[in-house]
Amino acid sequence: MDIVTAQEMYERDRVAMEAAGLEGELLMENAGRAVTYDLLRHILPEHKIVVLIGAGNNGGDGFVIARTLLNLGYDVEAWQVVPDTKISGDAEAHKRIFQASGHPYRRMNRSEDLNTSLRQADVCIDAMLGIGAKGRLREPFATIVHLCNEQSVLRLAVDIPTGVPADEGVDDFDAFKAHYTSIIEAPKQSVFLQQTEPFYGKWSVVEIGLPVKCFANHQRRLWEVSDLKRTMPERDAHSHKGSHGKGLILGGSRYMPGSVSMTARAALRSGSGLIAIATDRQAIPSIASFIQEATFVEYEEGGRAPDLSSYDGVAVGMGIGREAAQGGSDRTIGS
Ligand SMILES: NC(=O)C1=CN([C@@H]2O[C@H](COP(=O)(O)OP(=O)(O)OC[C@H]3O[C@@H](n4cnc5c(N)ncnc54)[C@H](O)[C@@H]3O)[C@@H](O)[C@H]2O)[C@@H](O)CC1
Ligand SMILES: [K+]
Repeated sequence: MDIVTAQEMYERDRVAMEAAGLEGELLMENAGRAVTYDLLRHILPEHKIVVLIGAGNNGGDGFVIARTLLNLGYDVEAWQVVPDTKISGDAEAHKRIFQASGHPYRRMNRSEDLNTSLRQADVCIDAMLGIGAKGRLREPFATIVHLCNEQSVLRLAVDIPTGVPADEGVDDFDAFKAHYTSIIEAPKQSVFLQQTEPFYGKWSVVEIGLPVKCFANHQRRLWEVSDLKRTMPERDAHSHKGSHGKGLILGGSRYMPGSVSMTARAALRSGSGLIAIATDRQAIPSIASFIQEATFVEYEEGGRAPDLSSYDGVAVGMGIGREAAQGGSDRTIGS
């Protein structure tokens, strides 16, 4: 699964529209419907739902979601939280379809009115801002986000929780704290970052019809169990440890034998055939009692590293100590 920046996501939308001829309105319809059916896994038929609709295309998704839920018979209040003049393009087109379908919406003038609605709701769907959010939230979004986070409603976000930056490198933000986020087409970088990840809650990705083959060369990917299964080499029934790669782990020292032991165990578990550990002579007994399959090569701190030519892969440094790490070993290996 690809991981994208906001710019890369816009580029994908552009390719879909220009190269593949998918209209923006159609993509928005696809996005809104895909997200609705994903969110329905968390919504009960008796739930009262508030959909919060902002100014941009994320808000446009909100109109599609509100319409789809109303068509399905759910109890929905659609709240447009920005003035009419702020809604344009594909979002305005979907607002017209929403109205033409006979559905009412409320326009937020005072946050107190919205708060009354939120207090009676079971579920709040955030379609206020998406990947177009820049900088700290301005009003009315800052107040609304605060109100939502205070209420004991189930908070579901569309594509990205309002206020969360899509890309890495932004620490100063406040945002909707989602219990669950339905992400459109590809997870954004912030899904995986320490300071932003908690705002997403649990998440899944929905597909909206972008021509994925056009993006085949993307370099930033989430490596999933399915990728692991796909790429792990098949083992022949008659193969032996010599058939599955020979690795050297250079590290560990008398007082720090643990990390090199764990590295060796991980290497063996991941499928390496033969693992040799080059380490301080005095560390060998404690490592050997933890990891029985490895062989050992004596290595003196600051000394020459072993000959690497007979290994398929080398890991260097864990528990080696500062002096050795900065001293002769890396120079020897590099030469
Ligand atoms: N073709 C497309 O581009 C598609 C986009 N989709 C949706 O569109 C979203 C991106 O749409 P947009 O580019 O319109 O961006 P947004 O919907 O994220 O919002 C843009 C609006 O937010 C305002 N804004 C930005 N930062 C703000 C801040 N800090 N405080 C208050 N207001 C702020 C801007 O003035 C602008 O009016 C995606 O996240 C996704 O939900 C989907 O509909 C699928 C197709
Ligand atoms: K959102």
